[in-house]
Amino acid sequence: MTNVKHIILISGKRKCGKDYISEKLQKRLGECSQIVRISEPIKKEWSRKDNVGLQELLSDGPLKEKYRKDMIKWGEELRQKDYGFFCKLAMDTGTLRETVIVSDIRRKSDIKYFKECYNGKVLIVRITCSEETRIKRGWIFRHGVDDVESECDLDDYENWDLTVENNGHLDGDEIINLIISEL
Ligand SMILES: Nc1ncnc2c1ncn2[C@@H]1O[C@H](COP(=O)(O)OP(=O)(O)OP(=O)(O)O)[C@@H](O)[C@H]1O
Repeated sequence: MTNVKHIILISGKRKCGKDYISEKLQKRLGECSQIVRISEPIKKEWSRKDNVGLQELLSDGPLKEKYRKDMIKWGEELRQKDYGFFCKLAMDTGTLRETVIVSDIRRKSDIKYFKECYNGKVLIVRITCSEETRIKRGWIFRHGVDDVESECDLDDYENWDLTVENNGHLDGDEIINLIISEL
């Protein structure tokens, strides 16, 4: 934990480009940075439980969508007992690098956890995007996914350090410049 200088929390609606921006940012920052996904321990556990390939769940493919609803429900049960449960597990990767990009912040409680643990080091970024663009990127509204806490809890959050639009107006590199200038 002591190595960490910055924790960049990335949030946004499905298919707004959280993964895309996080990966570009990590490449730009290089070896002193890493991506952490809160959903990864959930998917690891799920793949063990249900005998699904982990890569299928981690990638942007159809199986991720097939299992998303059930994974949300199951994760919710564990989270009710300990709001930081998955944040803690996700960060438990051995020695952490100087900059950690958490690419899938979905709840106020995720932000609370990181602010409590990494006071003063946290940059909270909201990626915005029109529905039209999200649809072009493959988003289809799903009950039980798009209208539940995991997708909507941060809709009314107001304390973003930075809000950037990923609609094609700015190219990915310009978005990365904006994020880096906030560090
Ligand atoms: N600025 C961009 N330029 C080109 N393609 C983009 C851009 N942003 C996102 N994409 C593409 O849109 C698709 C969805 O993006 P991505 O997977 O990063 O979204 P996400 O917010 O992580 O979605 P989810 O919440 O479903 O995990 C991907 O195929 C990605 O490559």
